Amino acid sequence: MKLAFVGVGDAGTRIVDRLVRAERASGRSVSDGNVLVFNTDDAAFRAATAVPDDRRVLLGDTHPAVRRRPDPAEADAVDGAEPADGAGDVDETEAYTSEIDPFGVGGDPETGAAVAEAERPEIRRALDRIDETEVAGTMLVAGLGGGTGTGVGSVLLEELDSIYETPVYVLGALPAATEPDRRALTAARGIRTVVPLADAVFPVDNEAWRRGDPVTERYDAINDAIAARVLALFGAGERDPESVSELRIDPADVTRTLEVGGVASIGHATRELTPDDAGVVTRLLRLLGIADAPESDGADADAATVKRLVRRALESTLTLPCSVDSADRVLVILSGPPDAISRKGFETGRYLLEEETGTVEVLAGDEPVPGATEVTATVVLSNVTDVPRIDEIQRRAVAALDASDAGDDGTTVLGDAADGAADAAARSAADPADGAAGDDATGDSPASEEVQTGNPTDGVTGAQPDGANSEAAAETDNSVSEDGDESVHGFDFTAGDDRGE
Ligand SMILES: Nc1nc2c(ncn2[C@@H]2O[C@H](COP(=O)(O)OP(=O)(O)OP(=O)(O)O)[C@@H](O)[C@H]2O)c(=O)[nH]1
Repeated sequence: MKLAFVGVGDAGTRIVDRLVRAERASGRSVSDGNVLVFNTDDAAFRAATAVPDDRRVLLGDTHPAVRRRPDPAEADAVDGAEPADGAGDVDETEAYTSEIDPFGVGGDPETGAAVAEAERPEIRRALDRIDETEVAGTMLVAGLGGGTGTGVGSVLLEELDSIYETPVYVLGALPAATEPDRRALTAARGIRTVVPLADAVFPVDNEAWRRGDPVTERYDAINDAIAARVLALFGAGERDPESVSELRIDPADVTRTLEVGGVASIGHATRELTPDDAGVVTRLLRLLGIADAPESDGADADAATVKRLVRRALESTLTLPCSVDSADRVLVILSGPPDAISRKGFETGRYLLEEETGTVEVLAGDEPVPGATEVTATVVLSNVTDVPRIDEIQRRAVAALDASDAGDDGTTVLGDAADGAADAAARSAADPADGAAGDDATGDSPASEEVQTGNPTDGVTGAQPDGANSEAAAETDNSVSEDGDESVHGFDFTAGDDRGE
């Protein structure tokens, strides 16, 4: 399935750059050059190697709150320069901000949204460079804890949504537990903003993937893992030259799996083939002209190999760790040499997934790769609802807001603490008690309810007169309309409401 990749912020830039390099290395062309990256700080642009210069869009040049990074050549000369006035200012004595880079929008999603609002024409011109006829969808990639990622990203998502008929997916890195509360709050708001708008969201849990190391030291490894999974999913069938298979993955199966919306998670496992592997042995025997080679023995052994591989994919570190039995739909893609995956192996893998996930909505396809020396299973769990990490991020966001209410300067989490509209919207976005309260009698986790429904009228929404959140939402909406703060309006939920109509 052909996809345009649109990266935003540092995480988005780095991950899209990695995706393009991985496309080249794997021979799977997913984007066909339809890539763009947006940022408010050019450091990640400078480090990018695969995204062409003319596909990099630096925003915020004229915005007073955007702090420009000194040119490295002049860094010594301007070291210690005062930031420009405005919301991009960062008090680096505060513990929670000390880890957030002060350049660009300095971690503030409201400034990010304001910058993007002011530069919508520029954004639209850049998006025109994506050839819609060449792609079947778009993937917006961002760090959801980022001021640029979530702030600029929310405006970009609105734009993509209004321009394209084809699906718009979001891949969003979630902040690690070691990152500042402010990142957790931004991510909570980001999740709440993008889930209703996007056709499906792939959060990537940096906490699970950092494996105990400082998260910044693991970015490259995490981005490699992301690229491998995204290409295994969307790039299946996009290899050149293609090989024929009756079980070949159909791109429509990918969109069908994801069309239930909400959040999705990917598992992935690879097995190097050895001469002992049944499919290969069978193939060799046939090549040697032993026509009566025991096919059924080979198929049984192959089925056992595939079953083990699919189980390993399910038990691997998922992009977003979750209860696999909370998935709505499941897709498995087996990739490997054509003879290594028998129909029996295929059916065994599918049966295992039906058992483990408790859903009969399991789609399956293969990607024959002539000459491959390994078999890979990629499992997509769609619309998962039991996601402890999202619950945790929402809890941290609420605690951060509460601490900010209590006047604890160290945890002031909003760009402008006096901004009631932003505060109400953020609390509504982050409050675990929100969203589930009005309509969930099942006892599902609150985050589950939020992400599960992917419903634009959920949550802030409270925009619904009888909704459980109507009070908070009314407060939000009134404040927004009274002060006419487009950035708060655009940032949080307006777009979601639009889509619901
Ligand atoms: N997986 C992954 N996560 C990243 C990467 N870079 C940053 N992140 C995470 O993404 C989140 C946002 O960080 P940035 O992308 O630097 O932020 P930004 O969107 O550029 O905007 P600012 O907050 O203004 O810096 C944080 O939680 C980071 O840990 C990356 O290369 N890979």
